[in-house]
Amino acid sequence: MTTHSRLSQQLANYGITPSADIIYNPDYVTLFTEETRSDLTGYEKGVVTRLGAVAVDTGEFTGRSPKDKYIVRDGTTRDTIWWSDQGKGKNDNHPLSQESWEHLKSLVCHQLSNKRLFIVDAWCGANADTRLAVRFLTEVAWQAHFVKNMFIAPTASELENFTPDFIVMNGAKCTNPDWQAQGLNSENFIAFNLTEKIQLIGGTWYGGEMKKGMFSVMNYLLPQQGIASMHCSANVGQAGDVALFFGLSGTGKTTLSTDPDRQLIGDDEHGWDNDGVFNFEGGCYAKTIHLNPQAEPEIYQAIRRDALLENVVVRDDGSIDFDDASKTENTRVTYPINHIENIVKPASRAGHACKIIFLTADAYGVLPPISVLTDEQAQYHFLSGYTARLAGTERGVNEPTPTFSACFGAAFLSLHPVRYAEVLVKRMKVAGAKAYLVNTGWNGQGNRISIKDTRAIINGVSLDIENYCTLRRFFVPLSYGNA
Ligand SMILES: Nc1ncnc2c1ncn2[C@@H]1O[C@H](COP(=O)(O)OP(=O)(O)O)[C@@H](O)[C@H]1O
Ligand SMILES: C=C(OP(=O)(O)O)C(=O)O
Ligand SMILES: [Mn+2]
Repeated sequence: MTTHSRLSQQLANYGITPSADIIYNPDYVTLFTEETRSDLTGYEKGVVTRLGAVAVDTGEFTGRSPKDKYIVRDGTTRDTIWWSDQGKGKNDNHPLSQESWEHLKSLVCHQLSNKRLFIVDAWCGANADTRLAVRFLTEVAWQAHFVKNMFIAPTASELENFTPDFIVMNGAKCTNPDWQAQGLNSENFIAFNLTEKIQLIGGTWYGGEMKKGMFSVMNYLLPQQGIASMHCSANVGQAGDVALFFGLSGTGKTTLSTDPDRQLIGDDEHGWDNDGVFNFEGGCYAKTIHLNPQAEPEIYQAIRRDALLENVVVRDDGSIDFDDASKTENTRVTYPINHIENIVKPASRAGHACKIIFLTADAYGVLPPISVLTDEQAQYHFLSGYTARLAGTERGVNEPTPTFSACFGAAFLSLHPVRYAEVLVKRMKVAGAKAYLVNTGWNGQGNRISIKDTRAIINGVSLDIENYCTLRRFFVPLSYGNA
């Protein structure tokens, strides 16, 4: 059977009427040609920038839309999911009925029927024992590029026997006109069915929904197997010392884990099992607002051919105005992890973590730049997750807003926060890991601590200086607090 007829049959099984035009796991040249085609209009159209990367706009949605996120409540999920309408604590796991799911699925299947489709098969998880085989379906070339950059590319032989564990049907161009009658939040939806193992997207074009969507699925599956699933970046020093940086969006996971002196494991989502720490992803998703090539040279140079920029302002001459937030504060770039020079190879995994850094962007400037935590304090801070939501990543958040985000990633927790704390604490104890709280936020007078100062503080931790007196020398030259 040819690849095309095999894929057509599979699409028909999903409920999608296949067209003759299926573009399977396109290489970069194909993606580039497709996303810059002159006949494309609107949000489908990419422009080539001077840095060589293509830039796109993601449309009305320039960040995630947690209020439009749903999970089907059925026999699989009823007693496992941390539901928004049960127990204590606010979260975004809104229940969806089987009936509404069928309706949303028919909308997306109809949208993707008889269309020229991109199909991308990729891994989520650098550990072969627990990775998910994910199939992405989309009509939009740059969305295929987004997931190719962000997920792990299978080898040619892995692709031959690739059987999807999970399918993401991106119907960004369709919306749900019946949302009110169904008691939903809006015509837009990001819906998960953990029995059928399908994610549906409608209305929003934001690529982050696919990336964080699969993170939510890993967050559902791994802790139930005793494996930590964490909203953190990770890197490893020359001595094999693995550091994890937990933090809500914009607190510095990507910026601080990208360090010329330490090998990058990953910038956002990791698991921690008996063998050590492993990345879920194959790429990075860096913020580019006010990107300064001097402060963040590795990220700046990663913006080249094969990187994909989102919502940046491109001048007529193809240069980029990284300071222009007119489309959103949440301007972004995706790039395959190998755009960063100093990375762990061949797979993004390393040993057990010994340093756990909780990044908190304190909007009030109350927290000190660094605190060394006892085990009990570490558990308290992990569960309470005091930080700020920064502008742009979520709809409706336009300035740093203090928040308590359990596990520094409440929006992505599928299970109750305590489940994540239990597995993390167990792993930390076995590894003898130490925890620190690092404030990357503001000093109460509108000034944010500089990247340079935060790096110096973190390097202090890397030198294993636990004594506050020794750390004090880092406090003296700080611009933080003296402004
Ligand atoms: N002291 C600091 N530490 C880390 N990032 C900082 C600091 N000051 C400013 N920033 C900026 O804050 C943003 C941090 O974003 P990023 O690292 O992408 O966060 P995350 O990966 O946690 O979402 C970047 O735009 C970075 O330039
Ligand atoms: C992409 C996101 O987060 P982060 O900035 O942590 O990568 C997000 O929250 O949608
Ligand atoms: Mn990040």
